[in-house]
Amino acid sequence: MSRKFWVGGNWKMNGTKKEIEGIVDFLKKGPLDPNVEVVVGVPAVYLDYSKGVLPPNVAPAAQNAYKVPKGAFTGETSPAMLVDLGIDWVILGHSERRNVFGEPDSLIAEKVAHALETGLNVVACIGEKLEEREAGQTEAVVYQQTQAIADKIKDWSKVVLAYEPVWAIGTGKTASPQQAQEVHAQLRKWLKEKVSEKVSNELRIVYGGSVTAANCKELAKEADIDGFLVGGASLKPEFVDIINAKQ
Ligand SMILES: O=C(CO)COP(=O)(O)O
Repeated sequence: MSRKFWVGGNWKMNGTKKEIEGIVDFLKKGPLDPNVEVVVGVPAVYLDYSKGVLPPNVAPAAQNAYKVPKGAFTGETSPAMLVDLGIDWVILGHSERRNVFGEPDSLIAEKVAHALETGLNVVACIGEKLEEREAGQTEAVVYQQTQAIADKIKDWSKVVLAYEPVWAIGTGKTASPQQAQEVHAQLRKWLKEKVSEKVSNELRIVYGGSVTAANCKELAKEADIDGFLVGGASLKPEFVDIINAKQ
């Protein structure tokens, strides 16, 4: 049971060609721990450009993709288009997609299933809001979000599950290592019961929410934290320290 440590940067709607050059510079300089799989979530318009300039040990990911290959869906990007560009990863179900753009569990699950069918690797994001945590509903919420995906897919080998408590995203309020570990461990138990022991053992569950160079090492020590999905800090040179959190 060895789960390769996985660190993703999610640039969100940030960056210019010039800023991407700066990010590429610090990623090239690294050095990046060769035992870590590194992915960066790039705005769709910069995917092709980024793929051309990123070092080979950093894979670009789309931040969203629709649930069908093509058609009359103005403004959308399909997994088939990503494959055409040579992109291997897509982030789906991010809390900003859920809460700013109103994507429900059912749509996210359809997107995950279609992206996997098209051959992409998927970062599937889940996480509770502050009021849900305060009401003691954290587990129920993340189980429901994961169940919607489990209902639609069989093969989890190309999925990374990102637990991102909404109250910790962009707030500077990180979940403590114990808080994150507790949810990850509960998710693993749930996967064992509802999906399979194999998936429970092999699925990488990564944590996201105000991860920084200062807090990543403590989080990375937890048994069920297999990496990170990093927002703000992935735009800065400290992202290299986060990639190297296990060193
Ligand atoms: O949403 C996130 C990553 O997807 C986390 O963002 P921050 O690291 O900026 O809190």
